[in-house]
Amino acid sequence: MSEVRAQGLSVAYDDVVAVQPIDLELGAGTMLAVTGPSGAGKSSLLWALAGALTPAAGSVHVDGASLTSRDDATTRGISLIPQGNGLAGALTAEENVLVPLLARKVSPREALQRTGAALALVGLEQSGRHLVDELSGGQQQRVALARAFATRAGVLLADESTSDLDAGNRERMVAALQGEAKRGAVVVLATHDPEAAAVADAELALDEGVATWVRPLTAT
Ligand SMILES: Nc1ncnc2c1ncn2[C@@H]1O[C@H](COP(=O)(O)OP(=O)(O)OP(=O)(O)O)[C@@H](O)[C@H]1O
Repeated sequence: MSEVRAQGLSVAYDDVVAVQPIDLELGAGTMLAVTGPSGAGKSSLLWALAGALTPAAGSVHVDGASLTSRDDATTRGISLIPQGNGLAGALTAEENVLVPLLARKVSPREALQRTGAALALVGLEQSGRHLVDELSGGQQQRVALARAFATRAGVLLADESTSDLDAGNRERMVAALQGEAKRGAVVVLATHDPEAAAVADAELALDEGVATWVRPLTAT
């Protein structure tokens, strides 16, 4: 299973520093909540950890090797669930989960089995044949989570993936994310929800890009 190390990692957009230099060491099985107000830098941190943007300074290493690109990160099992979900609206929920598995050369039989299990885990076993565009915002968030769960990622970066859910589904999805950590994945959840943050092993608060530990990681 994976471990993630960020050293002196910072993110900037021209002269706007979104994340001030930060060090993180996330061992396999760790669930970290990243909290903070809108614009605090949560998405920027997750995108940098996902190899989806080039840091202004510092580095991200996964299993000791630095990330070279988003494609490299995807190949190495780093799954980013972006805000807005990144789903293909004209495909069904099932197709959205299945296609990335087939692209990763998972056999069709296993891909179908994993797709069914992941949709069941998020409570959408009845909605697999619906077009994503015809699903509610909360259902779409659950499809995006199912898609990430089905890949059995070593690192799961979830950007406010429970923000549109009712309390029951939020609890269920946070428990599923916790289950991913118990499986051994590194899970990072950016969230405004104190209850979701409380479930994580540690909480890092960002404010104008400056990180403060609300609950620090403990050595495992
Ligand atoms: N593509 C971009 N170009 C320029 N500035 C950006 C860009 N993306 C984010 N920013 C700026 O970087 C800062 C951090 O934004 P970011 O989206 O990381 O915050 P956030 O904590 O995820 O916010 P939210 O909770 O609203 O999603 C903000 O000042 C934002 O305006």
